[in-house]
Amino acid sequence: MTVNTQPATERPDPRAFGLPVVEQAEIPSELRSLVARVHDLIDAVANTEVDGDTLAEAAATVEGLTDRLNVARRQIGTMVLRELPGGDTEYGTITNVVSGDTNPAAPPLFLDATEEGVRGEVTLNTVYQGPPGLVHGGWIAAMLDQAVGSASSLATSPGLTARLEVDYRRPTPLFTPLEVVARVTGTERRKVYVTGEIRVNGEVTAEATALMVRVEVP
Ligand SMILES: CCCCCCCCCCCCCCCC(=O)SCCNC(=O)CCNC(=O)[C@H](O)C(C)(C)COP(=O)(O)OP(=O)(O)OC[C@H]1O[C@@H](n2cnc3c(N)ncnc32)[C@H](O)[C@@H]1OP(=O)(O)O
Repeated sequence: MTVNTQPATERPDPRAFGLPVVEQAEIPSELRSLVARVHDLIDAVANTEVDGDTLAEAAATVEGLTDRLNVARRQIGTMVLRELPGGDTEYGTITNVVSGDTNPAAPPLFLDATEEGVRGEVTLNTVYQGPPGLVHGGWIAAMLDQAVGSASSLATSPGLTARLEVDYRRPTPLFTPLEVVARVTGTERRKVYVTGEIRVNGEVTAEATALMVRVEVP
């Protein structure tokens, strides 16, 4: 269906209510590299079987690094402005646990605008494991929440998830490319109805229906 899409210029600017904004292109390549290294570190720590001396040395090294990085911290709520293919733009929190550019704990799942709504691809490692070899159901819901939120925000204006229902149809595997999609199916006043799917090789493993409520920005 066709949704009343707002031009990006009419979207609320987070700076108007005190939130710092970083343009995606301004994120230093050194920070992107650090985020990727720490993402791999989390996986290594979760799976290592090295000896105690090596573990103690690693802990001391990581503690020292943490202290050095904490000397200068971002303001909570810092937003990142992303240019999407097709010329649209989107704001998101820079540490978003699913898509945040600077969050090493994020998969990360980056979603692009499509004719239908949004679409992204991601492959998850054992950090996101629930049952053996499979993605945790909470992370499946988190990725679908992100996708329906992004589809709703792009098609209308930013909102919060009021309701999210997930049907887990098939096990969702680790180490396999996942396709995540979402699209708006209807709107009513501030309510935005959205559906989303996760697919593996074209087969749906999980699907969601959601209600987003557009928020009034002060
Ligand atoms: C500019 C800078 C920002 C940019 C940013 C861009 C971000 C771009 C990417 C985003 C990607 C993020 C993706 C992650 C998205 C989350 O994870 S959001 C976090 C999780 N959700 C929350 O914390 C929400 C918590 N809940 C609330 O704050 C409030 O309940 C809500 C949802 C805002 C609604 O409260 P409200 O504004 O007072 O609205 P209210 O008048 O109660 O209801 C409005 C309508 O919705 C209906 N409704 C409300 N709740 C429900 C419900 N649970 N079931 C059914 N109907 C309901 C009401 O019946 C009413 O219907 P109508 O009367 O119009 O028919």
